[in-house]
Amino acid sequence: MQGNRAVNEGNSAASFDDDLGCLLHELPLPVLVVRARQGWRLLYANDAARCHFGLVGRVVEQDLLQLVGDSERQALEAGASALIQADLTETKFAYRGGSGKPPCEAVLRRATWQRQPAWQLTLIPQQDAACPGRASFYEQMFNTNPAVKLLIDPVDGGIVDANDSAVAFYGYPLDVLKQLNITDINCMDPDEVRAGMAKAESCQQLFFEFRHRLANGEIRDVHVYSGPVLLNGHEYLHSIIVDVTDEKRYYAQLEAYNSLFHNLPVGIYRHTAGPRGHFTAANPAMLRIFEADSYPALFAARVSSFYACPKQIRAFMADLKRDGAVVRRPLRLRTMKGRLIHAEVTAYRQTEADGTAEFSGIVEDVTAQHAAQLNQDRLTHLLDASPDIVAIADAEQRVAYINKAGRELLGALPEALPDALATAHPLWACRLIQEQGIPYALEHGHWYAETAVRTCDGEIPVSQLIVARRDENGVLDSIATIMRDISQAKRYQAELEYHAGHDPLTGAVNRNRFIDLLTRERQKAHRESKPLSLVMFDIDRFKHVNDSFGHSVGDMVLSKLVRTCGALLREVDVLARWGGEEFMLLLPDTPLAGAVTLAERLRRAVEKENFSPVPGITSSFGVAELGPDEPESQCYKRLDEALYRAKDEGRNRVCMAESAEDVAEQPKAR
Ligand SMILES: Nc1nc2c(ncn2[C@@H]2O[C@H](COP(=O)(O)OP(=O)(O)OP(=O)(O)O)[C@@H](O)[C@H]2O)c(=O)[nH]1
Repeated sequence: MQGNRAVNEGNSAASFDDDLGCLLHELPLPVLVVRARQGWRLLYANDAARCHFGLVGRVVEQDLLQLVGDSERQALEAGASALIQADLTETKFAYRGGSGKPPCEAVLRRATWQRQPAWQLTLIPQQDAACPGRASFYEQMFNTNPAVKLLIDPVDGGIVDANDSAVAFYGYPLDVLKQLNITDINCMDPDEVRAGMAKAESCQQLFFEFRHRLANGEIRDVHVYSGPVLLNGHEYLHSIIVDVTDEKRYYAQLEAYNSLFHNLPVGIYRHTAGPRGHFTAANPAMLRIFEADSYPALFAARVSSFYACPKQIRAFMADLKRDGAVVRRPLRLRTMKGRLIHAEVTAYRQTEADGTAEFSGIVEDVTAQHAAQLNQDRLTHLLDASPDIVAIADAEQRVAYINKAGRELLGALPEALPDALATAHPLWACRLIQEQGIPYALEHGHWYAETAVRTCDGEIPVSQLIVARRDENGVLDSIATIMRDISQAKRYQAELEYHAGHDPLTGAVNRNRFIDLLTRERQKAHRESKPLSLVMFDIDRFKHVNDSFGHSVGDMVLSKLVRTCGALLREVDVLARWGGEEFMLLLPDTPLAGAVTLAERLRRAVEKENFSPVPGITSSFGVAELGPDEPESQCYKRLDEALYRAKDEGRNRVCMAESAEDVAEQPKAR
């Protein structure tokens, strides 16, 4: 290839084809290319021609006719006019060669040079055929050349000769190779091969890309430089074959890498070192990330101008001091439009042979991820500050997130939601969530109910919201839950309910609640055909207690009475303060006799109780069984009358009320 350069220097380097030059440069015959019909202005001269015509330096546009003697000029002009007038593609004429040069046969051919019509002039010394020196020179060059060379008969494509490099390359012995036709080793259609040979012979095309088959069957990509040579009076095609298989593979790979880098969404760069360091290579993603209008704009800017903080660049460069050390850092960068971005930069430093340092790396714009992460951090911060338990499970019901309150209350949960539910909730709540909550939320979006969670201190009631989220395709994406500890609210509610239904002094049920409970119990008794009895009682001469010991002692007596009586009652019995020092007992599933027995037991208990400082506290009782259809007001009246009787008969006693039937039968007072 160095030879090509020598040829190019004397011609138009930009327009001269390296491959053609390689071939023509080797020709021992002077070859010239001149502009057709334009006064023999030179376009090209090979080394042999330069030598023949004494050309030095740049030859393009020199007038050939000025360089030759009269007789040669006349010969050339005659040849040209023969070519033009007879409209030939080629003409041959005698050419003297000038002083000290052998007479030649000149071959003037129509040719194309850089897509323009041109004439190619080849001088063949006349004594060449008879000159064994020239032939042996050519042969020597053919055989000793390390390039793979074939000599081909342009008429039938037979391989006439091959040099040692060709024998080694194709893998056939020379004699076998010489038996072959060029179409035997060229993978292309034989007609196309022959058409190529014709073009090479007429110098229309001298460079070809072929695929050649070797003796071992392997197929190699080759570049073929082929052109006519005259040897011992015969014209042959002289072909130089260059194996470019590996090069092609390398370029294909390089192209693949290039397109990979070109299309990567991350920026890839190379930049020089130092305070004036600037980018020297970048892929399109770099332009996008740094909002640069063009490569020149990006390359013109100093690398340091892209760093938002000078301290960061110093620290980063210090980290990159060691050659080969790959450093990845999150950096705050500034685009060419002044926008601040978050980036992850991975870089390394390389020291060139001349000692200069360069940096290469990858820039990932993570601004969007950073913003998303920030949002997530803020959300996590908020959720962690919440006293509510917040947990999220993915579509596979694996717990993906649980906030601080949840972690503290429940400890580390197992990964799978069903297992986590079983751990977090008591069995009943777990069933409720699995059987109702999740299916309902999947169908309707969300489900809300009161459930409970298990803690080390036991079960706490929670209000629970379950939200099912679906993705854009309607497929379940996640299940989230928020649980709020409602134990406090529950306590308040219970307290409220208690106060609404109980007497604050004694803790006995109040009159309103009693009436409610009586209604409920009556229905139950009716349904189950069970008896229901009521007992009305009060403290004897309680006014005297108040008067003698004061109101607070009176209150104490009332409270103690409730405690004393309450202790003797069943769970289902209801003790109510009916008003003042009057009380009422509701005794489910109790006939009149049972109620009387209980009342008697209570009377004795009160009598025995120590109400210090008040001595001798007693109580009187009226007992009645509620008739199945008896109005409650009538039963109260019966009780009142029975109690009155007990008082009347001397107090500290139990009196049965008149039966409901008897009362019903009495004629109504007018
Ligand atoms: N200390 C106190 N006294 C109450 C309360 N409610 C009612 N009393 C008093 O209870 C007394 C009831 O008196 P009376 O109805 O005359 O009945 P008594 O003195 O018990 O006489 P008998 O029932 O006939 O034995 C009144 O003096 C009321 O002021 C209360 O909550 N606390």
